[in-house]
Amino acid sequence: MSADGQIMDSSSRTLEKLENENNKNGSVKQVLLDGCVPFSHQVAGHKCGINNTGVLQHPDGTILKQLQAPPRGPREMNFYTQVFAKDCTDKRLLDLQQHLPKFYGTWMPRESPHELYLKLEDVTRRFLRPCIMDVKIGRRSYDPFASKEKREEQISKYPLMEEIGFLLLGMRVYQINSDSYITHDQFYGRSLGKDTLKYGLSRFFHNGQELQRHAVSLIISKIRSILRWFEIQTELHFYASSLLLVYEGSPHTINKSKHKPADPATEHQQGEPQSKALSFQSSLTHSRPYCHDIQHERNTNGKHGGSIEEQDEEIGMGDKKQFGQEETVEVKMIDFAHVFPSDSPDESYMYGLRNLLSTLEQILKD
Ligand SMILES: O=P(O)(O)O[C@@H]1[C@@H](OP(=O)(O)O)[C@H](OP(=O)(O)O)[C@H](O)[C@H](OP(=O)(O)O)[C@H]1OP(=O)(O)O
Ligand SMILES: Nc1ncnc2c1ncn2[C@@H]1O[C@H](COP(=O)(O)OP(=O)(O)O)[C@@H](O)[C@H]1O
Repeated sequence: MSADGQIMDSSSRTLEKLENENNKNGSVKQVLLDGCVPFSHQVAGHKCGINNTGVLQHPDGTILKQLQAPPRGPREMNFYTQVFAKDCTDKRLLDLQQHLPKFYGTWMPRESPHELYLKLEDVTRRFLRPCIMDVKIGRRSYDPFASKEKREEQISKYPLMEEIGFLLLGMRVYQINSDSYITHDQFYGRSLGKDTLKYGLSRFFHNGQELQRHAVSLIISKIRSILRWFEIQTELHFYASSLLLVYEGSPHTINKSKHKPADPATEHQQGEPQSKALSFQSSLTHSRPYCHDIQHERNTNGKHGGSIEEQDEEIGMGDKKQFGQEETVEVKMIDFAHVFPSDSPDESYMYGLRNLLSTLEQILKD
C-alpha cells in the first residue's frame, strides 16, 4: 500500500471511534489524526482542536498549532509566512527568523481540510528534560483593535502588567531528586506582585537542589539579542505575544541524536512558506485556555520519532546547527495572533524585555 494509503488508513478513524478507544483503554496517550499526538510540553495557551487537545506533535517532530478563529489565526499565519518567505529581502525580517520557531508552512488533516494548522519547529525537541516557561511580554495584553470589554477583561487579569511589562503564563521545572516536573499555571504568574516577582521567576531555575545559574546567564544573553532586534526595528508591534524560555534540566548530556526523518511520503503539507510576502495590512480586518493546576508530574519525555532536518535544509537553516553550551538553553518568540504593522519602535515590548532582563540579573546577583 502506498504511503498515501497508510495515511488514509490512520486518519480515516472517526472522532467517535477515537473517543471509544480512549474510553475503553482509559488511554492517556491519544493518537490523533495522521499519527499526531497531544504535545506533552505545552505550558500555556489555548486548548483547542480535537478533544480540546491543544498543540499537537507530528510524527516528524514538528508541532502543529491549530489556527485560531479569524482574525487572529490568519494574522498569525500571515506573520509567519511573511517572516519565512523564501524571497524575503527585508533585513529586519531575515534577522527576526533566528528568534522564532522555524515555520514549515501550514498543515491540514487529509480528512478535515477545513482544519488548518501551523507547522512549527518544536523548540523543546532537542532537550532531554526540558524546563519550559511561557512569558507574555509587553505593558498591555490587548491590541489596538480590542473592544472595551476585552481591554477591561485583560487588564483585570493582571493589573500590574503595565508596570511590570511581563506576565508568567505557565512553566514546568524538572526536579532532579524526584525525576519529576513541577508545573505552575497562569494563576501562579498572576499571583506575583512587585515584591514577589523575582522569587517567583527564580523558581523556574531551581531544580530542587540548586539554582541553575548558568541557565539564567545564557537565557539573559539570548533575551538581550532579541532586545537588540527590537531596538532597531520600527515595522512591527507585538501585543499579547510571548517568549518561550527553555533550558536543559537534565544533569546529563544534551540529546544530540538525530533520528532518520519519518517517511517524507507521509507528509501532506499544504502551503509551503509562500514565495510572495503577504501584506500585514491585509490581515488587519478584523477555546478554552490551558489551565494546569500546580502539581507534580511523573517525567514523560514526550519524544516522538522522526526528524525535520530535511525541511531545515529546505528553508536554508539546516547547516546552522551547533552544539555547545548555549545549546543548553533556548529562547524563542511565539504567539503572533496580535502582531500589527507600525512605523515606530515597540516601546511596550522593549519595556517588558528590559524589566525581565533586570529581574533575571537580580536573580543572578543574589
Ligand atoms: O481567545 P480568547 O478570546 O478567549 O482570549 C484569550 C483569553 O481568554 P478569555 O479572555 O479568558 O476568554 C486568555 O485568557 P486566560 O489567560 O485564559 O484568562 C488569554 O488572555 C489569551 O491570550 P494569550 O493566548 O494567553 O496571549 C486570550 O487570547 P487572545 O485574545 O490573546 O488571542
Ligand atoms: N514552537 C513551539 N515549540 C514548543 N512549544 C511551543 C511552541 N509554540 C507553542 N508552544 C507551546 O504551546 C503553548 C501555547 O502556544 P501559543 O502559541 O502561545 O498558543 P496560544 O495562541 O493558544 O496562546 C506555549 O505556552 C508552549 O508551551
